[in-house]
Amino acid sequence: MDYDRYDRVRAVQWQGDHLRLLDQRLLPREERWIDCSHAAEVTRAIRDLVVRGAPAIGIAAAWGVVLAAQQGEALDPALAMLRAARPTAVNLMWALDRMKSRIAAGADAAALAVEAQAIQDEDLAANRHMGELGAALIAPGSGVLTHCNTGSLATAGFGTALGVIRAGVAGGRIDRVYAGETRPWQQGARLTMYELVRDGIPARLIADSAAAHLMKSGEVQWVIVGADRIAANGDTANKIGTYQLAIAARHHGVKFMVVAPSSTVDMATPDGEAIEIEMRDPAELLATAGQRTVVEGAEAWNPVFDVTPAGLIDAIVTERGVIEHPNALAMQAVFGR
Ligand SMILES: CSC[C@@H](O)[C@@H](O)C(=O)COP(=O)(O)O
Repeated sequence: MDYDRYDRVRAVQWQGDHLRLLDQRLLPREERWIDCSHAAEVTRAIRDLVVRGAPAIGIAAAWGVVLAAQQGEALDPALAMLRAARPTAVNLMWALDRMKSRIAAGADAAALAVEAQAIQDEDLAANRHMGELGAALIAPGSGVLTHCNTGSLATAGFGTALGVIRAGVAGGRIDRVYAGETRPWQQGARLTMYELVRDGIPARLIADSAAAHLMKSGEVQWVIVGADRIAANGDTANKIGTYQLAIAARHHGVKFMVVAPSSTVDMATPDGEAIEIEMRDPAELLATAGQRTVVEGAEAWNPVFDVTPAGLIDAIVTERGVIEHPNALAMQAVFGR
């Protein structure tokens, strides 16, 4: 497929002595770049959602370790600081563990940069492969609904769920694309629609609360989402709201696909119960674009991920292959342990 036509955003850019990040908090209003020269700046960028999306935060953290090495900082505290930036997406810990084993093998800053670049390049290759694998599951003429942002902005490029949608549209399998707003941070409204419009892929935004009604209408045959951590039994943590989409999909006979690289699979976590769900500032719910929308004195509860049980998932697509009807045995057959 013509990747250059469909995938042109690169949100994480290594510049040799600093890391350039597209500030996703400002999109689509403004395309502003932030330069990070220290691991602490990368940590802050991950925590504050300048860079977000499970694979992208792993990649950014790997470059954060390179910066620490270039600056002559102590590497163990830098690794610990980056690791604590966000708790749910296991790609962060996975990338840091890869960097840590290179450090243990005596890698200097230049060798660490080679490893960070490999993590980034492998992610792009995985996404392109998953795009083909996932699209092959979709019957021509289908409609799809996606959630959050899983595109180039959330990864090294092309995307996970959005990669499958790109490949499915390019291959003539997907006729209709719907994206949920993804309250409260609006990754779907602000970021997924930005990527789809840039690609020239016709898509329609829906309010999150319109999803079940859309499924009932027969317009969508698949819900396609990414993941932040897939446990050993196939239970999948992803952006808050994913679980209710899976329940509604099963009720309406709509298929449910999770697309994620193997760096998102955590065989050390037995099931979804054991996944830490990030709680963020209630202020994210009480205000929109910095403007308070809820009466002063009101409180809010703001978990930003939920867990979809494996039993509600029809297919998990990774670069290692497709796992249909995931369970512990099927996961073990592909990922070992
Ligand atoms: C390829 S991205 C997959 C997930 O990371 C994505 O769906 C998601 O939940 C992102 O959450 P975010 O809070 O924006 O980092």
